[in-house]
Parts: sequence; C-alpha cells; structure tokens
Amino acid sequence: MPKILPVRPLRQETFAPFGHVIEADPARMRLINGGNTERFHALAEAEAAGEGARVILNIFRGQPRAFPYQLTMMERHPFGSQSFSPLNGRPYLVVVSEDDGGRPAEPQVFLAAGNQGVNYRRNVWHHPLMTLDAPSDFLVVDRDGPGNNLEEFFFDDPFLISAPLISE
Ligand SMILES: NC(=O)N[C@@H](O)C(=O)O
Ligand code: NI
Repeated sequence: MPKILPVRPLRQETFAPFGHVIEADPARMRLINGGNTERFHALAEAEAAGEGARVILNIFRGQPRAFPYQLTMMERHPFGSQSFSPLNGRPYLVVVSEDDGGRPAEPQVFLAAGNQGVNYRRNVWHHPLMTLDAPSDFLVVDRDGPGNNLEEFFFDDPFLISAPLISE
C-alpha cells in the first residue's frame, strides 16, 4: 500500500527550506505611487545560472489532477529557480522534498491558497504543477538558456495523496 502523504497549509516558515511563499506579507510592504499602491517588496529572487541564461515569464495552464493521486516522481531545475503564482485565485498543491544524497527524500505536500505563490529555489526537488478542481493559469517565472535544466527522479514505490484537504 503506498504511503499516504499528509497535506499541510502552505506557510513561509515550513516552506523556508525550499524557497519562498509569494504573498502580501505586511512586513514586506512599502507604500509607493504617492500612497496609492502597496508594494510588497522582494518576496523572492529569480535565479538563472550559466552563460547565456535569462529569466523568463510564462503562463502554465494546468489541468486538474485526479485524487487519490499516485505520486511517482519528482523533478528539479539545476540551473534556475521556478515560481508559480495563481492567476485564477484557486488553491493548488505544492509538493517538495529535501535532497537526500542526490535523490528526493519523502515528499512534503502543502495546500496553497489562491492568493499564495511559491518560488522554488534553484535545484529544489518538486512535483510538476498540481492544479485542483478546474483548469488554472499560473504565472511562471523561471530560467531559459543552454544546458539541461530538468532532472527527474522516479520512486521505486509511489506515494499517495488521498485528497487535497488539510490533514494536519
Ligand atoms: N517542465 C516544466 O516546465 N514544468 C515543470 O518544471 C513544473 O514544475 O511544472
Ligand atoms: Ni518544475
């Protein structure tokens, strides 16, 4: 029986080993434009390593995942960070792993709210986009350039996400 992974709410403190949560954090706010606009400053940094690399902005339109979901693989991008910011205001799942000697450790699953984005630091193990309920668009900021920027790992034994609900 595959091991069922608990789902936790996405919080910066628990996500810190993997990157940053992109959300309107009052501690990062400064007023600009004559007080008309609140700027939540420098919530994360985009990384694009290697000669000829550049930071690009994309839209990913993800189809909803079906549950229970068998999680069989993780991936990482050795030359750059990757951020996902929801454009439709719907929740989604974020799945990350610590590195364990070059392979992902047991995945950790977070339920992100529709007003939370994430930025995976360069070379952080994560599962590809996990959209819920309906096709959803995400602004994705990541790295383009020479070299293979995608490393995948397939588990011998899959894990299971039974439902995208908070279980902790
Ligand atoms: N491969 C690709 O562009 N998408 C993945 O990196 C992902 O994290 O969804
Ligand atoms: Ni990715």
